[in-house]
Amino acid sequence: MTEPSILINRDAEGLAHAVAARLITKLADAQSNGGVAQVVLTGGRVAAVVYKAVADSPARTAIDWGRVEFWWGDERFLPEGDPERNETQAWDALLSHVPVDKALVHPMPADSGQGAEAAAAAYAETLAAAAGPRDGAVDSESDGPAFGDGVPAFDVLMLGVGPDGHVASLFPENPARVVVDSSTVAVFDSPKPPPTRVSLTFPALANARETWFVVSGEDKADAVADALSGTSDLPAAIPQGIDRTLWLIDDAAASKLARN
Ligand SMILES: O=C1O[C@H](COP(=O)(O)O)[C@@H](O)[C@H](O)[C@H]1O
Repeated sequence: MTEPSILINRDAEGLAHAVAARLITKLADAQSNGGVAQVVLTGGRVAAVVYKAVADSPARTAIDWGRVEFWWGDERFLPEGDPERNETQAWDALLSHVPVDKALVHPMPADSGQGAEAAAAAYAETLAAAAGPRDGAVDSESDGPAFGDGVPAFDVLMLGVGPDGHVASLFPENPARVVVDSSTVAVFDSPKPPPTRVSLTFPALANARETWFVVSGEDKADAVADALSGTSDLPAAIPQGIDRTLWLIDDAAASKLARN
């Protein structure tokens, strides 16, 4: 696990373009051995701008989009096509603009009446089926509780952060945040609408080579400062990349960080 590095951009637009450029480079690098790049998408306002910036970038052609496998860190449990779903946002801003292999795009299940617990269990099965024999670093001795055959080794995990310090759909006071015996969890009574969600758990979020927190706006400044204080118990203080942990933030989100 890695200490966080903080990179600050002047504004949200600059941040989104910088993250887009970094993501394109990272995915191309991850494919350079001929393999499939594994990326975990997030939702939220700045994420949508990042995805659009990737889709609009001439450098997007550096990526073989048919060799990128897409996962989600969390999902708002709503019917298919609902504009509030993180999946819908990603399709609209990015996935429908690049030649992805749809078999490698794994949205969390939509609400079709099965219930969020069944949806979470189905996603855990999808993750486990895709995990190779050496994937699932969370099963190793040093990385925390095991939950079976694990999850793929993600090359990049992107996370937004809420003003309350939530990441994915793991909220500060919600019981879902303490689940460690599964890769996924159903979330009820989320303080942010919609109340029902599906999320990766912290052990699953620990299985990324690089973890990028992408955060914009003054309303996040307190959460950013707290999460990076070294003594925080906010959800945003927990995930760390195996090789690298980056906080990619704008001036407004950085405004309460100690200047040293
Ligand atoms: O509901 C969610 O919120 C967070 C943060 O979103 P933002 O609009 O405040 O940036 C996001 O990271 C998460 O994926 C999403 O489901």
